Amino acid sequence: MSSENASCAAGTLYVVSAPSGAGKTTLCRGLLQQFPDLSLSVSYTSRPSRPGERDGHDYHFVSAACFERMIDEGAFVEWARVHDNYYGTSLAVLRQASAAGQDLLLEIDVQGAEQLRLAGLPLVSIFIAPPSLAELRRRLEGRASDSATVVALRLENARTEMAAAERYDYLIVNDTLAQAQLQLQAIVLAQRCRSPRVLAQWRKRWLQE
Ligand SMILES: Nc1ncnc2c1ncn2[C@@H]1O[C@H](COP(=O)(O)OP(=O)(O)OP(=O)(O)O)[C@@H](O)[C@H]1O
Ligand SMILES: Nc1nc2c(ncn2[C@@H]2O[C@H](COP(=O)(O)O)[C@@H](O)[C@H]2O)c(=O)[nH]1
Repeated sequence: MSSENASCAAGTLYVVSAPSGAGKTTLCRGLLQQFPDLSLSVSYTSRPSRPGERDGHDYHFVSAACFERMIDEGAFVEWARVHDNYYGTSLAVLRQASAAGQDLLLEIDVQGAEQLRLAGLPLVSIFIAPPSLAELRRRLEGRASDSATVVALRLENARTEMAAAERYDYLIVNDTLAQAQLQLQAIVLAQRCRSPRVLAQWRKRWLQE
């Protein structure tokens, strides 16, 4: 589903995907500071936490067995195996945000984004690309959060993930961080000016006068 019908009084669902290391988390953190009323969906994962990551803040860290139980219980609106681990978005969080008219930000991989499209959910999708594969390697190695084997797997997977870029509404090449941050901010600002959303808010005020 495209941004054409994603903006309404019910809140907007922003889906951000990128190959690992392209800078998605850095940019999304910046965006959350720029828009304090935008809320982040904290995913569930079976990946071990990295140093500095907090349970319930960066992810809900669960065992693979627990994640599989949650799949059976229908707890996820989408889930995927990414780089050999499970990741999924809570259906309850999505429903709560939708009921509250809250804008929600999902940082998910390309398989998860595709599941949401196939489910027919209205969303604004944004793909973050690295300027080059060499720079992606530098960022992954520079972050120093993953073993050499994990970095190699993520770089290998980046090739197929990049092929999905054409299915997104927006593409940001994260070369200079400040420029990419500005582009991401501009997408949200433009989305918030879309006529159905503004009309709904304006009518509410108009009727109250
Ligand atoms: N424009 C940029 N220029 C240089 N370094 C950057 C830029 N954007 C992000 N980085 C750095 O690249 C590294 C990877 O960024 P980040 O962790 O945000 O990537 P990610 O896409 O969220 O990766 P993952 O999916 O593995 O979590 C970090 O060390 C970050 O500081
Ligand atoms: N399909 C989903 N993918 C997710 C979700 N949460 C995160 N991710 C993606 O996984 C990879 C790896 O993340 P990392 O934190 O281990 O580096 C990355 O592409 C994330 O976007 C999710 O809920 N569903």
